[in-house]
Amino acid sequence: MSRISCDAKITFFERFEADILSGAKTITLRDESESHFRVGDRLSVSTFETGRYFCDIQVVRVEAVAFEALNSRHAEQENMSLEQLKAVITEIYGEIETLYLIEYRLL
Ligand SMILES: CC(=O)Nc1ccn([C@@H]2O[C@H](CO)[C@@H](O)[C@H]2O)c(=O)n1
Repeated sequence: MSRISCDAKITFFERFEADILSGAKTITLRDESESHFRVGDRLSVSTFETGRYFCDIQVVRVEAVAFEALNSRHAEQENMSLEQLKAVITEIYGEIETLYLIEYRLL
């Protein structure tokens, strides 16, 4: 647990926990319902499946990105290939035009 309290919470699918904790995954791409995070926000992170807390992160960048504009740099920051990343997003959100990139650092 961080010594400084968090502003809010965010969840991730359990299968990404190891990549987040190792620093291999440094961004997440969300839909409009999760576009409200602001640079500097400290977020308590737990699993979507069971709500188990696993770390705190701090938001370092938030920006809109079109699905069509996703590139290999985004994929690298997700620790995936671009094909995998697009498939994951489509699996989670269906057809989506605008995503919100949230870059974070581990606290
Ligand atoms: C659990 C929950 O509420 N929602 C989401 C939504 C997205 N993601 C991850 O963000 C990236 C692009 O969408 C990929 O790595 C996704 O798996 C996630 O882990 N959890």
